[in-house]
Order: sequence, then C-alpha cells, then structure tokens
Amino acid sequence: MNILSRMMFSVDLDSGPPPSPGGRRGLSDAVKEATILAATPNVSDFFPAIAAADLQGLRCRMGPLVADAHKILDELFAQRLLDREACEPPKNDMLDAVLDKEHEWQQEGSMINRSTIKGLFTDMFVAGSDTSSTTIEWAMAALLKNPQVMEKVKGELMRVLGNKTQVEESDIAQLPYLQAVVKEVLRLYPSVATTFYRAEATVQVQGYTIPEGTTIILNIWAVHRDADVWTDPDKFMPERFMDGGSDFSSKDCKLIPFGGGRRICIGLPLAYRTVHLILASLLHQFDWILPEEAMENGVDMTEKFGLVISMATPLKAIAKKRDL
Ligand code: HEM
Repeated sequence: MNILSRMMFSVDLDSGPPPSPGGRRGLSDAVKEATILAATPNVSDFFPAIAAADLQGLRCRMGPLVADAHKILDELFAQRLLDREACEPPKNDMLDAVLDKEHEWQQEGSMINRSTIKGLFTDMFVAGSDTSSTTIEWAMAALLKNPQVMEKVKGELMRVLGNKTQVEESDIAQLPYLQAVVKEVLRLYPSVATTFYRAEATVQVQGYTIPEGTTIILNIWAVHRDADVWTDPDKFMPERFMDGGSDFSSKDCKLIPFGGGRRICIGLPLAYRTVHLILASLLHQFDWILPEEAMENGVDMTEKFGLVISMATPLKAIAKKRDL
C-alpha cells in the first residue's frame, strides 16, 4: 500500500498518527475495510432484480468508507495546493500530475475531474494493494516448493546482476527466466480469480445470444487451468514460457491474469515492475529455507478465495542474508 501512496501523494499511508478513538478512520483502514466488503459475495450480482434492496447491507456499509476515503483525499489535495502557494518544490507524483492537468480538463469540458480522480485513486488502492503482495507470496511459496526452479532463477540473477545489490528496472529485460516464473505464478495463482463485465448491447458469441445488460463473469482461474489450452495445466513449469509464448496482453487470451481488452488492469505496468523487482531483490539478496514443520509436511498451497486468491496458510520462510 505504501508503494501506491508514495507514487500518488509522496507519503507513507501507515506513517500518520493513529485515528483518535471514535474519530474518523485513516485512509489505509478505510481501504482495508472496503477491500473486505468488496470481497463479500453479493447476492445482488447474481439477482440484479433485487439489487436495489441491498439485502446484505453491503452498499450501505461501503458508502461511509468511500466518503471517509474521499475526505482524506480532499485534505491531501488542499495541503498540496497550500504547498504550491508556499513555492515548495514539486513532488512529481500523481497528485502533482492531476493538479497540473486539472485546469486543462475544465477548459475542455472533460469527464475527468477532481471527483472522478478521487474515485480512481480509491479504486487503485483497493485493486492494487493485495494483488501484487499476494503474487509475490505465491511466487516465493512455489519456488520454495520447487527448489530446482529456485536454483535456476538464482543462477540467472547471479549471472546478470553479479555482486550488484540493487536490482533496477532495466535489469528485468535481461531476466527471461524470472519473467517466465512470474508468468507461471500468475497462471496458476491469479490473484484476481474472476472479473465481471456487462454487455452494452445484445451480441452473438459462438452461437450464443448475450442480451444487453447481461452480467458476464470471466473465470480467469479456470482459463489458466484448461487442459485444452495448457499441457499439464496443474504443473508448475516456468519453462513453458521460455519460447516467448503468451504475454499478458496477447490476443490469444490464454494468459489473462490482468483481464483483457479495454478494461485490462490499469495497474499492469506498475504491478509488472513491482513484482519482478521485489522478487528479484528477495532472491538475490537472501537464501530462503522453510521452517522445520513445512519441510516435513510440505508447503500448504491451498487457496483462500476472497477479493484476491490468497494462501489459506500464510507462507512462513526463513531468510539468510547472502554475501554478494
Ligand atoms: C499482480 C497484480 C495485479 C493483478 C493480478 C491485477 C488484476 C486485475 C484484473 C484481473 C482486473 C480486471 C480487468 C478486467 O476486467 O478485464 C484488474 C482491474 C483493475 N486493476 Fe489490477 N491487478 C494487479 C495490480 C494492480 C495495481 C498495482 C493497480 C493499481 C495501481 C491495479 C488497479 C486496477 C484497477 C483500478 C482496475 C479496474 C480497471 C477498470 O475497471 O477499468 N491493479 N486488475
């Protein structure tokens, strides 16, 4: 979450004072609560005719959370405007970019304005926090479970990075096996298992009529485990991606952990860099072993379904700093 908040506002979300008793919750708490609500299965999604009744009270509980988040964002906007008036140096973050553009959007009568941007920032927090961290946790678990793959990635990192301790964005392109590992992790353990679309018009797809307004649920997890598409679909085999193969935005729609088309995840470029850089740093700077219990019983790869697919048993591993 702090990666996102630094990128957007140049602050660490968790570094502020805790909210006073009975006071308004902080942005990070509002986002965490909203994430839990968003993950709760909602009968209204399956029976749109009764959606207005909000039977589980989810919409009712979400409203105050979003309102709190937007109030905090208002304060961040206001503070930045004061900083600008006081000629503080620019931070070059998303907040600066929005304030630089705001006047232009107003002049053009654009649909983008302060209110839609606050919605986007809130969406980015909810959609962008657990997705990347869960992917890294699954990757570490898969590598600890497959030591020969772990050794191969570490070998590649040693060849490319040598004694360098800081992994840089430009290094990612030189690490094809690490890229293949990340693809294989996102194929087997896509942090977002399903995504929802609505048909804007009645369309025919492969002989089926999909009426306008239909909610379509895309099961990413099932596409990634389809034996008609993948050889040994349940096997962790990064090598399958070494020939170039599918990419996250390939038209073949085989590997779709970020969705696809016009609504493809807007955080893909950030998630791509974050996951590769953090994983590369963890693997290059440390040696990893499992605690005794997991050594004996194996890593529990059971999935827990929520807004993201997380590990039912959170991964525990022991790190030992490497001498580089
Ligand atoms: C490994 C990490 C991530 C995965 C697997 C992931 C996956 C997804 C998926 C499957 C969707 C739905 C796309 C569709 O409907 O076709 C989505 C949407 C979205 N993601 Fe991500 N995401 C990740 C990271 C991020 C990050 C870091 C951010 C924020 C910077 C982010 C922001 C969003 C937003 C705002 C949407 C909604 C886009 C829209 O509806 O137009 N995601 N993501």
